[in-house]
Amino acid sequence: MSKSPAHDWRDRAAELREKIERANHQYHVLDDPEITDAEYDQAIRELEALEEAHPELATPDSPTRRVGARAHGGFAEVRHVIPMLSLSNAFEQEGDNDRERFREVAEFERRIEQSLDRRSPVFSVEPKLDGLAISLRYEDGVFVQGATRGDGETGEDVTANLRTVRAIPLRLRGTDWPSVLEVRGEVIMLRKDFEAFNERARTHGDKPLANPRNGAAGSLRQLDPAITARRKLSFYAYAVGDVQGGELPQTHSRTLAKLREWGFPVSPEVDTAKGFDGLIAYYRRIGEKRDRLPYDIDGVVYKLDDYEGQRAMGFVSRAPRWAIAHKFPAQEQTTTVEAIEINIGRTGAATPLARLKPVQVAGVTVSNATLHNADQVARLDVRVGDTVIVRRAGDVIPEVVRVMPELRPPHTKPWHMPSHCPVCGSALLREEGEAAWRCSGGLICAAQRKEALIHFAARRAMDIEGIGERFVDALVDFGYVHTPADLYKLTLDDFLEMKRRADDRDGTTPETVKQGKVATKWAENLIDAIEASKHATLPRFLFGLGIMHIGESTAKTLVAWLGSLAVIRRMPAAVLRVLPDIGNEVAMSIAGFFAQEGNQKVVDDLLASGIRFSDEGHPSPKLRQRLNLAVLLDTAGVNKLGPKSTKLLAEHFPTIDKLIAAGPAHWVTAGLPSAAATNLEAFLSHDKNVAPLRAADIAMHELLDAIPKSSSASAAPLEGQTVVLTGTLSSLSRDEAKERLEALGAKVAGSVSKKTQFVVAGEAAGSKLDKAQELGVDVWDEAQLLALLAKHEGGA
Ligand SMILES: NC(=O)c1ccc[n+]([C@@H]2O[C@H](COP(=O)([O-])OP(=O)(O)OC[C@H]3O[C@@H](n4cnc5c(N)ncnc54)[C@H](O)[C@@H]3O)[C@@H](O)[C@H]2O)c1
Ligand SMILES: [Zn+2]
Repeated sequence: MSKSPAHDWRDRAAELREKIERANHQYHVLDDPEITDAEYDQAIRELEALEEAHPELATPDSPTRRVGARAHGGFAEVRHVIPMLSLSNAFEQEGDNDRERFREVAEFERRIEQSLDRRSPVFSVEPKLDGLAISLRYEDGVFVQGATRGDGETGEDVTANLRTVRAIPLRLRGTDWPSVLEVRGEVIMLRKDFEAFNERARTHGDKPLANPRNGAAGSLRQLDPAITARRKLSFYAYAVGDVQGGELPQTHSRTLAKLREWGFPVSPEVDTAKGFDGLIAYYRRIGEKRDRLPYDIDGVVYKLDDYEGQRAMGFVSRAPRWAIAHKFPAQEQTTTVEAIEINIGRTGAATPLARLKPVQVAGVTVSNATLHNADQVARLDVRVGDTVIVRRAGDVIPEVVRVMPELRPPHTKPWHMPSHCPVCGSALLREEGEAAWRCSGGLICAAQRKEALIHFAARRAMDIEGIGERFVDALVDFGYVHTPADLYKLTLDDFLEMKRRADDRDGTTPETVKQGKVATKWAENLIDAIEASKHATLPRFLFGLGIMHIGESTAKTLVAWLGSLAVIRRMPAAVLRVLPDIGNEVAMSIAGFFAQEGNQKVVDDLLASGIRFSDEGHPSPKLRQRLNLAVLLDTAGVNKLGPKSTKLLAEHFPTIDKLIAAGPAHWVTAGLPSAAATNLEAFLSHDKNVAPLRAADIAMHELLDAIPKSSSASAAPLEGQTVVLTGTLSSLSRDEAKERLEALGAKVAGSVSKKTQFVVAGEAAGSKLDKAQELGVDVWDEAQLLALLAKHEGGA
């Protein structure tokens, strides 16, 4: 209020100029804009309006009068023979009809009609590519120099970098080109190349590109052409500059056709249009296509087509009067972050998501944007309350591109990945070196239900044929199945009803059903397949549970060493990690899984449904050497208690209780350094430290007790025997026969030799049978094999 109005607008103009100058430098020189194009355009428009109202403000050096910015990126300078100008802009405004909504376009067209005294002139209409303007100079058909636009008068010599852009011809095709030809156009980065670049950057922890325009400009202005070559850039030509020693056609559109003949890519969207209505029709047509185009565009450009008319119209300070850029709604907008949540995908991947104050981006209301992963949130330092730039282009999910730190409110806190899944409450875990965090609640997490079922039924897991993606969708969507255990409760009627609803929903009800006939064979087959899966092997079952980090080979290791599900599910992580190839993380994942109440219930339900394993046995005697108090103390993380000390303690004190009962004086007598004894005593004085150690100790001793005392025949009745399978067996698959024989200790070989104990010959047995007879090896039929399996498996 103390300021006079005159002061107000002067201050405002100065403020705007400063803001625009800074934005120009960030954008044109550093290729790292801090504000959105929409905000920049808004500032320019406001300054233009002020300068129009107060002409004394409009100095020749005002940013409204100048093109781009003089860059100094360490390149040689190139003076443009003909200046490289900018374009005037037209934006959509409020209005009842097209002439009001697009009044800047209407004025543009009317001005040309009046100046040239011509009705409905013809325009070349083109997409406005969002990249970097460049000029390419050809002498005698050979590319000799390429430059950026710079401030319009002087650009940077980026010839070496441009040579690495495949779309730019190094030599012209045909013969009818002028001896000197300067072609202008836009270097761009296709969206797919931009996405691929960022995907890689995010997984490697590098800085991603803000948008394809910055990608193109930043890549082209690298001092090392090898870097430019690695970033995939594209190019489209849209104009000519200097021409000597030759003629061009009389219109712009025919010149573009010539450029195509000479080997330049010209956008396939380029067309011609007549009068205002033609321009607007093109604007709408490209607007509808915008999301599907392979590159970003920020509008369309209308250019009076004939060169004579162009010359007559001339130029204003920084742009031609015969052309205008008609801008689309911006692809980047500023808004604020109201919350940061995480979304759990079907496979359990946790993706941080910003809930935004709703904002229009490229014509669509955006209220969520992806933050990709925890590293990206940390890199951007996005916080609740922040003002951010969101970008939406094509059909990719809108993303947060950057934070505007100067607009950050006080008392914000950095964001951290929550420790538990918001859907099911299970722990979120992350593998070392991986960008993604995952929910560990595979079986009980509603977000992962479908994937869990598909995995459980998969060929390499429980092998339930016929449980495909479509059925799983319907089973889960209609609430028939929540966990794999529910599969075993389904009746024929459930399946028929489920299919009827799925067909209804998808509109795929077959004619026969409409006529009242119901096919049931498929459902009977499914029920049979589910029933058959009850005869399982333990590794397949463990793999099928979808425990994080448990692949087929880890599942086999668990069974080979621990023997039975009852043992495996009881073991704490400290014990599991003594098994080969099972590190801390995997051990925690397994123990964590079986400790979880929901998972316990699913496993109990599965067993209650009648699933049995043909290959359960005893814990391996080899565990004896590996299990002692030392391994438990090693994981406890007591300060100064190294492997030497823990080994020493384990030799003297077999259990935690004995260790505690002995006390520090005895530990030292046994040889423990007194500093370590002090630390251990302090550690063991906390109940929260002792309880898990004691539990692990008990589990470990139970496990040791369960190891058979003498490694008699029962452990592996077929140990040392080599068996060969040939032909088709009728009651079990060859894989199953192999697994069951191996579980009994046999080696199943692929070819017959003198060492082979016996060959099992099924239907249509081939050359292996001949070989067996030749060598005099025993030949068994399927019944004999089944009898053998029954005899030994029963005893295990
Ligand atoms: N975010 C920021 O901080 C910031 C700063 C400065 C400039 N900018 C952006 O740059 C714009 C101003 O830059 P400008 O002066 O280059 O204007 P402009 O980008 O709006 O228009 C001129 C440019 O359009 C390009 N173009 C694409 N297709 C074309 C075609 N078919 N025919 C002719 N030209 C075509 C050329 O590169 C040409 O130089 C602003 O509107 C803003 O969007 C943003
Ligand atoms: Zn979950």
